[in-house]
Amino acid sequence: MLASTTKGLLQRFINPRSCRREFKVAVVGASGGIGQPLSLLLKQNPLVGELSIHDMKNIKGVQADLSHICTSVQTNAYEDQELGDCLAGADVVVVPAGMPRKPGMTRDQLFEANAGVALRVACAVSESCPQALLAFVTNPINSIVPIAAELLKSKDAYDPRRLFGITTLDVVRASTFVGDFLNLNPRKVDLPVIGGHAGKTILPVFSQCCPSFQCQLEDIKRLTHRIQEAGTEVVIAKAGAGSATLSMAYAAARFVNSLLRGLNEEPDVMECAFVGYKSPCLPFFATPLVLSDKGIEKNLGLAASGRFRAGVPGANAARAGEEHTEGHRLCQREYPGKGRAGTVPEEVPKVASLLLKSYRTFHGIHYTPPSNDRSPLCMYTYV
Ligand SMILES: NC(=O)C1=CN([C@@H]2O[C@H](COP(=O)(O)OP(=O)(O)OC[C@H]3O[C@@H](n4cnc5c(N)ncnc54)[C@H](O)[C@@H]3O)[C@@H](O)[C@H]2O)C=CC1
Ligand SMILES: O=C([O-])CC(=O)C(=O)O
Repeated sequence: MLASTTKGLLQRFINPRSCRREFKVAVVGASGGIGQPLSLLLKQNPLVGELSIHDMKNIKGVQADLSHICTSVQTNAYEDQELGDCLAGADVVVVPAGMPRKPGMTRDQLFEANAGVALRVACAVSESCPQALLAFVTNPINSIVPIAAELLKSKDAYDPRRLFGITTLDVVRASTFVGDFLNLNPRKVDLPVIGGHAGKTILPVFSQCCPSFQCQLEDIKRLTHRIQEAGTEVVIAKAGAGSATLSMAYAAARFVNSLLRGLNEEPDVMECAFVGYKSPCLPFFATPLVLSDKGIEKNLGLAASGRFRAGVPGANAARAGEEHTEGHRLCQREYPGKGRAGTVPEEVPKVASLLLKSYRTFHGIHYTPPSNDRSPLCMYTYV
C-alpha cells in the first residue's frame, strides 16, 4: 500500500502531467460564428477529454469536420431536442448560442431574442448537470446572467460560485490596446476590467495595470473609450454580418481553459467575469476571481491586488456626475474614502447604477416561450 502510494507520488513528481484530469465540456450554439472556432480551440485543449456540441442547425456537419482533427478529444454532436443528452455529466457548459447585434443595435436589444435561449439552457443544466460550471457568452451579459440565476434558483440549483458571464474579451482587448499604446507585447499586459459588459459598464481599472504606467488623462480616456466601444467597432466593420466571433472564441477558450485549470486544482488561477456579487443591492458585478474545483474560490472584489495605487489618472477617467442611486450608495458604503490608495475607482458608482438599470429592464419583462417549445420552460413565466 505504502509502496504504491510512494510510487504514485514519485510518478507525479517525475511527470506532473500524469496528475492532469480530463473533463467533459459542452458547447451550446456550437455551429455559430463563435461556436465553431471555440469548438476548434477546445478540440486542442489537453484538459478536455470529451467535447459535447449542440446547436439547432448544422451540428452534424461541424462534428464531422472536428472529428478529423488528430487530437485525443472525443467529440459528440447533439441536435435541437437532444440538449439534455449533450449536457449530461458535463463539467463545464459554455453557451455562445443566441443572436448577435447588427449595426445600430445595443446589446440590450438582444434581450428578447436571447433570454429564452439562456433560460432553456439554464433549465437543462439544472436537470442534466447541476454541478457543472455554466458560462454564458450570450448577450446582453448584464441581464442574461441574472435571469439564468433566477431560473436556477427556481429549480433549487443556483450556486453563485458556478455561474459566469464571460467578460474575458474586454480583458483581452484591454491588453491589446494598452500593449499597442506602450509598444509592449500584449501578452505581458495585465489590466483587470470590472463592472459589466456593455458600454460604460465596461470599466478598465488602469490603477491596477501590470506593468504600471503613467500617461496623460486624455490617453486614459481614449483607451477607456476604445475598450468600451470595441464590440461596436467590430459590429460596424462587419456591416450586418454579425459581431466579434474570432476574438470572442479566443477569449471564451481562454476562460474555459481557466475554469478547467481550476477544476484540475491548479493554484492561483485568476480571471475577471460577471458573477453574483456579495451585495443584495448590487447582485451581479464583474470582478477578478480566483478559480478552483468549486468554481469561484474567492471573489477578489474591487481592491483586488497590492498593486492598487492612488495617483494614476485612470482612477479618475470617465468620471460622470454623481447619481444618488442604490448602487451609488452601496459603493460609498462599501468603499468609503474613494480615491485613496486601496479603494474603489471613482467610476464604479456610475457603473453600478447603469447595471442596476439593466436588472430593472429584465424585471419588467414577461417572458412567454414560443408555442412550439415543449421544454419544461413552457411552464416558466418570468415576471
Ligand atoms: N460575451 C461577449 O463578450 C460576446 C458575446 N457575443 C454574443 O454571443 C452570441 C453568439 O454570437 P455569434 O456566434 O456571432 O452568433 P451566430 O448567430 O453566428 O451563432 C449563434 C448560434 O446559436 C445557435 N442557437 C440559437 N438558439 C439556440 C438554442 N436555443 N440552442 C442551441 N443553439 C442555438 C444558432 O443556431 C447559431 O448557430 C450573441 O448573443 C452575441 O451577442 C458576441 C461577442 C462577444
Ligand atoms: O458587441 C457585440 O455585440 C458583441 C460583444 O459583446 C463584443 O464584441 O464585445
